[in-house]
Amino acid sequence: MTNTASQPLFETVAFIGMGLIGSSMARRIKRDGLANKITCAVRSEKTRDRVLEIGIADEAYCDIKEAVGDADLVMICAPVGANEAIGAQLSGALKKGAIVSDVGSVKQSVIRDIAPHLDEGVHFVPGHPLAGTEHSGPDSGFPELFEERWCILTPIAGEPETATAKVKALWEACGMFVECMDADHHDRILGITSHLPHLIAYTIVGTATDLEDALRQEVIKFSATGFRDFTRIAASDPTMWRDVFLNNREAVLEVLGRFQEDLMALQRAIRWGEGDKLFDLFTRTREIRRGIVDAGQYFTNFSAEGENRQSDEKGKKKPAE
Ligand SMILES: NC(=O)C1=CN([C@@H]2O[C@H](COP(=O)(O)OP(=O)(O)OC[C@H]3O[C@@H](n4cnc5c(N)ncnc54)[C@H](O)[C@@H]3O)[C@@H](O)[C@H]2O)C=CC1
Ligand SMILES: O=C(O)C(=O)Cc1ccc(O)cc1
Repeated sequence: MTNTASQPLFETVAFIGMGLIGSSMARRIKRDGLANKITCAVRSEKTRDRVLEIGIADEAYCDIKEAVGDADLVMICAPVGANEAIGAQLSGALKKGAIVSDVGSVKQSVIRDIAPHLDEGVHFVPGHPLAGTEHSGPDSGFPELFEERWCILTPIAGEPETATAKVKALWEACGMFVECMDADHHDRILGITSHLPHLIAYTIVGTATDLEDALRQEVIKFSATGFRDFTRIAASDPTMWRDVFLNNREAVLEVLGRFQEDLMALQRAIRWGEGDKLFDLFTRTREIRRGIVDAGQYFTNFSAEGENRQSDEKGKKKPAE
């Protein structure tokens, strides 16, 4: 999918944070001419130099205020734990009519931490592209990352619809399907579909690596795809995921409680040899997987084994509603 707009969607886009997500967006914007100019705020000099060397930003600053002063759109692409400090820097720094958006994996805390700092006449449209990998940093990004995946926007009451429409148009030009919902609903859904699976992966890999040395070596040597898939997810950025769990505490604890109950029931079924219970559950879950795969292209960017790969351009239909 490429931008069909005859002109750029924004004059200047400023990124705060140029890691996997920020640099993927910047690459896409550059590739398809979605903005005339890209600026960014990046803390380390090495990364600023790198971003300019790759050519994904026209200007790179250490100071957030300098990076965003001329921007029509500011995209916050840092770990969600940094938002309070970033929000304070945005205060008084933006021009009237500018739009602020973000890509954070949690939405209620972003609204809590950013919105109070924004001046009158600056519009905030929180967002979350449901696309990523276990890699981080500016060299890990690629322009096709968002292709045929969902992006969720959580518009704030009272903000103009035109601001939401502009952010939506940008994500669509990046190849995404966009849907709007309330931030608390987003956080509950993602608590189940993304945050809990990551927590489970971190736990399983942690448990395996706590084994005594000889056993651990064997686990690594003979790891079949099940364990390998978990190690990919458990290689995800520690700062990002620490911040996700601390900022979506309630939804994660709620679903974790239910998960623990279900796990106990399975433990009991195994102990008491209740094969029917195991078989029934495994049959139901197999149906769910088949339903997801049949329903659409949610997995387009991923092989069945969960390894990330580029879109193969097959099957362009929209994922299941
Ligand atoms: N990694 C993934 O698969 C996905 C991540 N997200 C969200 O995107 C955001 C960024 O994640 P990634 O790009 O993966 O991370 P990353 O680690 O690749 O990049 C984060 C960037 O933010 C910068 N940063 C950190 N603290 C900062 C601060 N206090 N002020 C300014 N910049 C700061 C870092 O230097 C780095 O450039 C996170 O909020 C995450 O929840 C959303 C979808 C997928
Ligand atoms: O790499 C994976 O499997 C992911 O699940 C990527 C991902 C991580 C965090 C998000 O908020 C959205 C997507």
